[in-house]
Amino acid sequence: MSQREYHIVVLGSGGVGKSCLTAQFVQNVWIESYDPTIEDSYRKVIDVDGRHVILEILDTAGTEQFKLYMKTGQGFLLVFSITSASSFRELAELREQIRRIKEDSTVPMVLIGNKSDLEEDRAVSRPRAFAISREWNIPYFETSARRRANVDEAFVDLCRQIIRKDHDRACMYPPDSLRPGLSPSPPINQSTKLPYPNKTNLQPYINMSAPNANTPNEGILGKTVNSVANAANYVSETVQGKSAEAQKESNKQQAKGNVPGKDSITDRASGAADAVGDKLKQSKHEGSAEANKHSV
Ligand SMILES: Nc1nc2c(ncn2[C@@H]2O[C@H](COP(=O)(O)OP(=O)(O)OP(=O)(O)O)[C@@H](O)[C@H]2O)c(=O)[nH]1
Repeated sequence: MSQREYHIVVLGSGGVGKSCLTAQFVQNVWIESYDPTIEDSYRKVIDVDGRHVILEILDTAGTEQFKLYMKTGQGFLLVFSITSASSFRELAELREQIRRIKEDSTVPMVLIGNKSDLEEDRAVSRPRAFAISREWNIPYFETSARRRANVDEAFVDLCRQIIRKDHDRACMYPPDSLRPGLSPSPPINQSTKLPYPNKTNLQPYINMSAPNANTPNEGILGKTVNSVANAANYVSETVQGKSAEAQKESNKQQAKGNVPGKDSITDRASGAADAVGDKLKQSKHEGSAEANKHSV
């Protein structure tokens, strides 16, 4: 069976739960503490409707410039917190940027209202979120990373959209339809690498249990998606390991431009790259620990 590789980008304001959602989807773990992301990438293999799909998931920083991600990403999770009206409002601009940069008005996207377990603190009503999702013509899911509610559904819906678009595109541009002199668009499944950290540092796959297919479906608000079963066909995932905390913090500070004498764009980029490596390594460590805990 052929394996296609798709690039997913998780976008949204800082603190809305992008990392927690990604960690739940990829590693099946809950992260309580808040450690602002610089940039993390994850790899996961799943079956979607019988198709073997490799996902590269980029968890972005809430304050980052997203242009590069937007160019190479094929599907986008637009995440806000239901407890933060500003995080909801900020998505409109992000969506516009994606459409502008990709010069495409039908980019696969999913709107996610996260932290649905905090109903008492809700600041964005369901009808309001629904209205926007209808206006944007994309599905809306209310998720709780904490309770692992609707997490698989949202990711798998996005995968379906990407696969559909890939398929439509392949039909529109079959290989033999290209005439000499025409430069072909790159096949979607071989898209340019995202600005991910050095993959040569990637650890081997860690085999973990399938996502919890028995989690009650708490208020799936978009279309009904029979994706839990698909997600349960999940095969494996990779995350990367941990490095020294002090070095990690120093890399982060450098990336943020807080280290005197190391605050040029190049220094910051280098700090960011190192910090990304640190963070990824940490994820693996935590993932392994959690997996071990579960297997006891
Ligand atoms: N109650 C609740 N808290 C959540 C949920 N998801 C995330 N959080 C908490 O919200 C905080 C921020 O979560 P992150 O996943 O780090 O947020 P983020 O969007 O990745 O933040 P940045 O890295 O700054 O962009 C953490 O303290 C999480 O524990 C959720 O579904 N429910």
